[in-house]
Amino acid sequence: MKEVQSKSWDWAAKREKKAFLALEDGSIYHGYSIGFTRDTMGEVVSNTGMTGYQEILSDPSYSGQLITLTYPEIGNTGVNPADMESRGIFARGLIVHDYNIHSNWRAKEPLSSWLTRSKVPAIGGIDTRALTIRLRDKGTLKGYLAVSGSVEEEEAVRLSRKWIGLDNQDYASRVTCNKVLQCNIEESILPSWGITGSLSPANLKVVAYDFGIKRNILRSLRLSGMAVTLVPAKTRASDVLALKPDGVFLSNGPADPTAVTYAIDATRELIGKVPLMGICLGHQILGLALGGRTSRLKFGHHGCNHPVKDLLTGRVEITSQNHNFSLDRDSLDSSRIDISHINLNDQTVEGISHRSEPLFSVQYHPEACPGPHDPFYLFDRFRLLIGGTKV
Ligand SMILES: NC(=O)CC[C@H](N)C(=O)O
Repeated sequence: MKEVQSKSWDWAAKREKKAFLALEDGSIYHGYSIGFTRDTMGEVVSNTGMTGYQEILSDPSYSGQLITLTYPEIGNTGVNPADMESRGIFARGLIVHDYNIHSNWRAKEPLSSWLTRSKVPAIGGIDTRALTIRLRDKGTLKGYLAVSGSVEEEEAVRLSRKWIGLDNQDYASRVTCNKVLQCNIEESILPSWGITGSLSPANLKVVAYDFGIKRNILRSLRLSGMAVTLVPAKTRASDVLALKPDGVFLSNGPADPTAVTYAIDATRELIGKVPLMGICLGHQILGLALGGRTSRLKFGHHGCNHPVKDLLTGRVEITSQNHNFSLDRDSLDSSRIDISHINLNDQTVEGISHRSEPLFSVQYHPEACPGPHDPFYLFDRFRLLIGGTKV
């Protein structure tokens, strides 16, 4: 039998590949480079999940961000094609405590070589818990990840302060697909996911707006009996309606929801004409189209254990989350819109539905990749809303 062991990144590399992270508040964290050798800047956010670094890095919603993981041992499961959430890495960079060589039967490549091949810088050897506490106390901060050895600390702090950041930025149009696509579930990867048996027939037609959609959302819609056509972020409402969908889905996506004005306008046009479901950025877009407002959370929600209450059923679910903006409760017209879900940590809005129109959305990720499967029922709720039957 092959020897199975997880090894820490070798000490010579740690000494030779010195790197640091500079934050806009002037703090510096020293470590070693474990990815591509090029400096980068981004908004530093902390994810508290214990698993899922590959899904996190390949989630397009993380565009423009440097992700730090509170779980301390990273790299142990390597990287594999089945766990990709999109076509590549979208995060700007990765910040970890201890980088490990993988030992896992599903691994096809080490995390470090994937990062390097994808031209994404990363740093190991960081006290990620201290960094997370700083972000919790000060709020999300911009950062400069210095791995090339060409920039002094003071200069890196200055550059991070100068970087434009993600407020008022439209990143959805940068990450969306460039043409209409029919989505076929990759049946070959289902066994790797523990899904066996044949798929239920897809007799309902959904058009999904791609603002940076995660593959497991596409898979979840299909597993719930919906055939999905993916359309680019700037597709006009009339072109969507011309496809005669049973329902329209608004996807997750990066950066500031107020900047995707074209999507808010299109959604406003679709309301009342076709049933709608939104997730994360899609939820924010729907809320904005209904006349609501969004604002920035202090440090966002990023992790797999956020408690949410479904106010319709009274049930509490543990959810996967990744967002920095949120719909303002007071901005929603309570004569038309119900708050369907709330976050039990900070009471923020986690879901909305409409009193008379067939639409609903959630701020969190029912497709949970990574994360718990408690909220998967929402895909069934969508199927029923667009005319499907119970399975
Ligand atoms: N995952 C998402 O769709 C994130 C939505 C939005 N970019 C936010 O940060 O709030």
